[in-house]
Amino acid sequence: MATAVFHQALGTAQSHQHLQNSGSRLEFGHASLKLISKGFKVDIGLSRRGSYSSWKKKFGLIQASASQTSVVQPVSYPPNNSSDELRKKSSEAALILIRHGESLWNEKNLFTGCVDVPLTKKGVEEAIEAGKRISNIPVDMIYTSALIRAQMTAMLAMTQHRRKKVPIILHNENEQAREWSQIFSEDTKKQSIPVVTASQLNERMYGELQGLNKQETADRFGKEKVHEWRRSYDIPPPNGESLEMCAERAVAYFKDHIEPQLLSGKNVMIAAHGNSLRSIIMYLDKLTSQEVINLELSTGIPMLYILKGGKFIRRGSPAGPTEAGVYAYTRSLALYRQKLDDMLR
Ligand SMILES: O=C(O)[C@H](O)COP(=O)(O)O
Repeated sequence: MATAVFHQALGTAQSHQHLQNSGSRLEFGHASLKLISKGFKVDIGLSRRGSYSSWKKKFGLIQASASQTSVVQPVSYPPNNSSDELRKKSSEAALILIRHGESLWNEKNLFTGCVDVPLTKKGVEEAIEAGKRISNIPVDMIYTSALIRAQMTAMLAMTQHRRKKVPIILHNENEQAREWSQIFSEDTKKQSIPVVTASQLNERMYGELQGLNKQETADRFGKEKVHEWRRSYDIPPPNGESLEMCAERAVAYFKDHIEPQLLSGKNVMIAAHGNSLRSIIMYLDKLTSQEVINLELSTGIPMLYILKGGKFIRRGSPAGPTEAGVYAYTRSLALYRQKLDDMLR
């Protein structure tokens, strides 16, 4: 399947340009994601207990839409297929979300937004550690933002993958870039993973806060005001994007470009940012605008979702390459791991 995936994705890509609320709180702790709700608490981060499965929510219909401007082969479905039929037909696929590792401006506590800052040494290590955790999970396609910290994270993570396929960034910025980055060996293509970069997955644009120190800004404008800029849903920082505005573009991109790939059975990794990923998680987990404002993502901790029967099911964070972890009880993931074991024995 992975082979077909790459052919479809890269082959065409070369020719296209183309929770603290009233009842519950969701937070990513340092190494975990917690849902703290009236009456129960579930740790689905590093926990190997698997108790998160009790926290399955009902998900609504997922409408696949294929955009003609995608750099990757749009996945099209028979037009008269209903969403229900689509959901039943779609095979299982893994979706990995990773917030980039620590950047040089995270380290300095500066508002970063769309400023293109690289990872620190710690960020590099976080990305490698994240890669170890997902080293047994199939990855057919990678999406990153247009920013180097997300791209570094994706690339460094993939150095740890047991399948040893080579992630290759697709260059579709102009005809020459497409022409000059062609691959002429089918075998080599099969051993590669297309990496699509999209500015829609960029961090929220922080406006006039970009480059300012977070603590100094809080001292100057007041803690409450700065908290409102950072964590309200629909109040933008001065001349910047609110989370709602960021969600509009990030979720639209997810629905138009990434979800169709998942529905067609491709396993996808997204390396992006605190706020673009919060937006996508809001969509996947059907969080309210109240719930999403309390969702915090740690740098470099991968989150795993399984798309099955048209529903996204959060599986938590894979524990590590040597332990089965929470993902092992997905049959197809366990089989994939078994295949890797056999292949690399
Ligand atoms: O852009 C930034 O400064 C951070 O990556 C995200 O910042 P936040 O936690 O203030 O939203």
